[in-house]
Formats: sequence, C-alpha cells, structure tokens
Amino acid sequence: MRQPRLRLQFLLNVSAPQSASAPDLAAEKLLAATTAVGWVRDGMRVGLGTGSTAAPFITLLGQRVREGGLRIEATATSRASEELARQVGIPLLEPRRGLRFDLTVDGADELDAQLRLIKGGGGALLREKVIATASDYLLIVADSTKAVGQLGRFPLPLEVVPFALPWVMDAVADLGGAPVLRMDKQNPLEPAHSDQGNLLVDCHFQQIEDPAMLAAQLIVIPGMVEHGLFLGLARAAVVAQGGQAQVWRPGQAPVAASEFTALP
Ligand SMILES: O=C[C@H](O)[C@H](O)[C@H](O)COP(=O)(O)O
Repeated sequence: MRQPRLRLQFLLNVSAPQSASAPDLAAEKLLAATTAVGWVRDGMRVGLGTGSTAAPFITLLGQRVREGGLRIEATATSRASEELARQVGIPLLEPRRGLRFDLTVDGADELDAQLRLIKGGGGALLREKVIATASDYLLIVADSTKAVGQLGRFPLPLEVVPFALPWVMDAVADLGGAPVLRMDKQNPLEPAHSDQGNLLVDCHFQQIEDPAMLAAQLIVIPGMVEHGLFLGLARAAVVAQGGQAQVWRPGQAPVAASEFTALP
C-alpha cells in the first residue's frame, strides 16, 4: 500500500508559537528529531520513543525508509508510536528474548546536566524504560523547556497496579510527593490507563534533591510497577533552542550538534 507523503512543512505546522517571544516548541522538537534521524545508520535496530518529540522522529525515519532505502527494524514504546510507525512504513519487531537495540530515540519531560530524566508525561514510562534498558544507546530529543537545573518541577509519573493504588498513594505522600491520580483527557471523570491497563499517578515533589535515593525508595513500594526517573540510561540528548541544536552528554559542556556526523 502506498504510504502518505509527510512533509516537513506539515510537521512545522503542528502548533503555532503562542506569542512573538515564546519559543516555537514545535519547530524545536522538529529540529531535535531531524538531528537524531541523521544519525540513524543502515542495519540498526531502533527503539521508537513516545510523545510529541519522538513523533516527528518516527515520521522522518519512515520517510528515510520509504524514500532513502534505509533498512532498519524497530520496536515502539507505546501503541500510539507503533501505530505511527506502521503508517510511515517502519518494519516492526515484536518483543522476544535476546532482542536488543542499537539506538533508542525518545523524548523527556525533564533532563538535567547529568542526563537524569523524568519521563512518563504521556503515560508510556514502563515500555520506555524496558526499551531504554534493552538499548546500547539512549538518545533523548528535547525542546528547550525540558532542560532544568534540578529535577522535580514536572510531576513524577508512576505506573501503579489498580488494586494497590491507595497504599501507593499513602507511601508517596510519606515521601513528600503529593500524589494525584491522572485522569483520562478524553473522559475527565475516568482515570487514565497505561497501555498495560494500569493507573498513572503524578507525584508533585517540586524539587528532587537526590534522584537515586528517591528511585530506591519508590521501587520497593508494592504495586508500584515503574517510576519515571530514568537514571544512568541516557548517553546523550539533542536539546533544541530556537534554530540551534546542542548535544548534551552526562556532566559535559554542551556542544553544537553540527559537530557530529554520527552518534555523539
Ligand atoms: O510517556 C511519555 C514519554 O515519557 C515522553 O517521551 C515524554 O512525556 C516527553 O514527551 P514530549 O516530547 O511530548 O514532551
């Protein structure tokens, strides 16, 4: 079946800038995605992230597959990304033992200078962490609003087994996380569900002083399936600001992305 042609112009028009001084986030996301697509090589197995920055990456990757003859195989971190990948013609692999990825490209809700991340604003944190952990290289693509001095202003998402919800919320409140059950955007009277059918809880810490300690405290809460702290997983990030894309690596000064013709 002939795949629809998706043009950069279409991607740029996803949302208009809100005012003359506000950053054009759609353009920044597209720039980060375009930079990452340029580093995908023939024969790679690629993990496909989720969200509004990963989506243009998937679309542009599909364009390279269809029009440039790029041979890759991929697995997606959400049903939405899987559907998009199918639409744009990316060959998909089902999960199986031994499957690893050369590269995963994914978005983030917050990243700091050590490339510690908060993820899961789109509810895909569990599959995202599975695929990131099965990847040799996790590359984050982000607009300029995602880079922070300290993690925690963005509410930390948790995926929670429904039966365990009240006790998980009690435990998170004891840790100072002000838990809020996420509601369904389409049906605000109903809770949101992950692709696995679990609930999502957003924890308002405001500031996370010690992400590693918090991760250790969260992971032992029964019924808390996964948390959105991604620590020690990202090898690099492309952070776009205005018309400039920079490469961030853990603890290193940012470098212009134009310096790199391959993965940093
Ligand atoms: O669950 C969603 C993911 O973690 C996303 O990658 C994250 O929320 C960033 O999404 P966006 O690029 O849309 O801001």
